[in-house]
Amino acid sequence: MGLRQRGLTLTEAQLDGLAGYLELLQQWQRHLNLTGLRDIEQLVDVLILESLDFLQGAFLSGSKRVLDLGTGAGVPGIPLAICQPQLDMTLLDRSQKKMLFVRRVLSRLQLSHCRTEIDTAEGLSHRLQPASHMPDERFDAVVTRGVGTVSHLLSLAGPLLRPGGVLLLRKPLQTPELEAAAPVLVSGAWTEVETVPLPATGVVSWTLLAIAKPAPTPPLPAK
Ligand SMILES: C[S@@+](CC[C@H](N)C(=O)[O-])C[C@H]1O[C@@H](n2cnc3c(N)ncnc32)[C@H](O)[C@@H]1O
Repeated sequence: MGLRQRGLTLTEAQLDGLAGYLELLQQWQRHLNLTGLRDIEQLVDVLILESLDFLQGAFLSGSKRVLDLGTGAGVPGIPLAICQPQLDMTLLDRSQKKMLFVRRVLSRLQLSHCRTEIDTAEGLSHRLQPASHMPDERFDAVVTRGVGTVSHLLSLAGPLLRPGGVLLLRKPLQTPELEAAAPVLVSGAWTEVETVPLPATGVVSWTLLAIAKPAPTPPLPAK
């Protein structure tokens, strides 16, 4: 299934979870038109394996609070939540129709560590702006696929990430979008761009871009 190529080993329960997700997707496809992909090989390659590419580079290790921005039918958030159950995953989309399907999947597959938000990224940012007396409820990582250019995603994800958080994007290697985003990337709002090579699909080579938001300066040690 391309898992070995990615250095991933899944349990029987995780493989069953992924198969269950694809089954529900195929059942609901007729009513909701969730994806343009029809044959099972494409569904596995594009919806499952490309989602699991976000695990490369270990940016999502541990019990991170993760947002899937514009999850659509649950990609990449649902496959990630199945394969990395310690993640605290929030799936966000402005489409009520798609989120109805996502909620059905979470309940059928008992993914109780996932939450859903029917809203725009802008609306959620507004609600999560930290107040000084409240805990910071923003995210350690934002993952997103098929939503927009690097520049657009920087502006959407910035207010949703806590300081030290990271935006993860799967993009073609040497995407011109990075150059177009250069003015924002050097503005001080973002600290670094790491690139992790991913398995090629056809003739296109892919990379996982990890773009970090500055962490607050750690307090000085007491004298
Ligand atoms: C092309 S689909 C990609 C869906 C999924 N991530 C995938 O890879 O199959 C883009 C999705 O992003 C959602 N979307 C776009 N802009 C958004 C925003 N500002 N806030 C919330 N959802 C957004 C759309 O409703 C749509 O479901």
